[in-house]
Amino acid sequence: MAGVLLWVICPKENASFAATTLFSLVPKSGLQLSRYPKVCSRQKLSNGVFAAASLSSAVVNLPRSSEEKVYEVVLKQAALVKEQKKERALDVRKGNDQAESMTRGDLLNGAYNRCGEVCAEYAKTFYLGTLLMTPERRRAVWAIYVWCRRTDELVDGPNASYITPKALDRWEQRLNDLFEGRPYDMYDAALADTVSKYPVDIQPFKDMIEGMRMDLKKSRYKDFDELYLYCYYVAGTVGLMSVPVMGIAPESKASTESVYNAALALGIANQLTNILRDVGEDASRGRIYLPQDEIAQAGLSDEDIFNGKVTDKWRSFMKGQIKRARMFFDEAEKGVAELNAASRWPVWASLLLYKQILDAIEANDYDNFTKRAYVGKAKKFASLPIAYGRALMGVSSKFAEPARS
Ligand SMILES: CC(C)=CCC/C(C)=C/CC/C(C)=C/CC/C(C)=C/[C@@H]1[C@@H](COP(=O)(O)OP(=O)(O)O)[C@]1(C)CC/C=C(\C)CC/C=C(\C)CCC=C(C)C
Ligand SMILES: [Mn+2]
Repeated sequence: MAGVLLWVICPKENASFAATTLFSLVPKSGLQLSRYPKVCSRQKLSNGVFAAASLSSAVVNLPRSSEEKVYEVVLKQAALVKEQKKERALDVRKGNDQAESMTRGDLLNGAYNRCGEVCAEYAKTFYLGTLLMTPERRRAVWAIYVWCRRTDELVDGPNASYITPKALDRWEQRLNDLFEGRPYDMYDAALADTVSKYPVDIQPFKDMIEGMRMDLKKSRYKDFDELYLYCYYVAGTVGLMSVPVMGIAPESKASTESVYNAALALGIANQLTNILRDVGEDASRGRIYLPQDEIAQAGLSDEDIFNGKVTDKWRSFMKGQIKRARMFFDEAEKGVAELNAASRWPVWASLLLYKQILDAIEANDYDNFTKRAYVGKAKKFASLPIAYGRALMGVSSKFAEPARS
């Protein structure tokens, strides 16, 4: 097995710093690694000099964390965008008979318009935000939205109790078909057209379906690593699907990967917030998404959650969870400014609105068992001009990395 072995040699007192630095740099380095860094027990080499860390793709057999696995999808999607090498697969675009392609064009417009209507019905504020985008981008985002909504409805909607893993397999087969230009219905046709025009990879879509499978078979999460993977599946994927359509500002100096990382962070932040808002509701369905090890460390148990009593232990536990969700929002904020100007507003609007749910949980004195944290109309309304102002502010320099080609 081929591999690289990297040693950092440094004075003893810097050993743990060097190891930590390796850990944090290597997953982001873009190297195609089959294994990630491992800190070796320090070995004395000569007087006072120690090997602090080693990275080996061949020698070390470490299980990868969810963050590392997800980062590979980020790199893949970013590479696709950079290369813009997407094949245009849709048959609709190949029509040589003019009359026929006009009819298909009308059908396609109708399909996109219907996606817009669904979007307006389920997510009014977001729909309004999309009206600022160019017509091409706007309708592509609607098509993605509708596919996501339909996927979520399979496990969350009125027919959820009839959904089996087999049904999800069939949904995935439909996804494969539409990516190959064989849409099943009008909504699929709109998405098929979108993925033929924008460098959108199929992986995040498949991963969202995987998240739905996870929801069917799992009702507890051992630790944050497991929860992170679930959040990526059901929400981080949305960020990865939308950025190729929303586009990165031509003047942005940020690396494509960093923008995708921010998009991923927004999905994770939204889903963590969703989980914190819905603790009581989920518990009533026998579900606890919060990490089991952290619940235990806080001196709490599943029973406490089912009983739904707000205690000091619960408050302090929730403070930690809210803090983590805010960290993901902070990470996401750095990336919004790098998006195309017309796409920033809906993203800022959804970010600010969702983030305020965390404030609402605090305002409810952490009672997410019996009170639903929500953002009132006045606050929602006030967020829109703030979002617009931030969208106008443009590209941030916080994120500058080597310029994209
Ligand atoms: C501009 C914008 C927000 C674009 C995204 C549009 C889009 C395609 C949305 C799809 C959302 C959807 C239906 C996902 C299905 C799974 C799901 C329901 C996830 C939860 C959403 C909240 O929905 P809700 O509160 O209704 O939840 P319930 O079903 O009622 O429980 C999620 C919590 C996740 C949604 C995730 C996002 C909106 C991520 C958005 C990220 C970006 C658009 C990337 C922005 C780019 C940068 C650089 C920051
Ligand atoms: Mn849902």
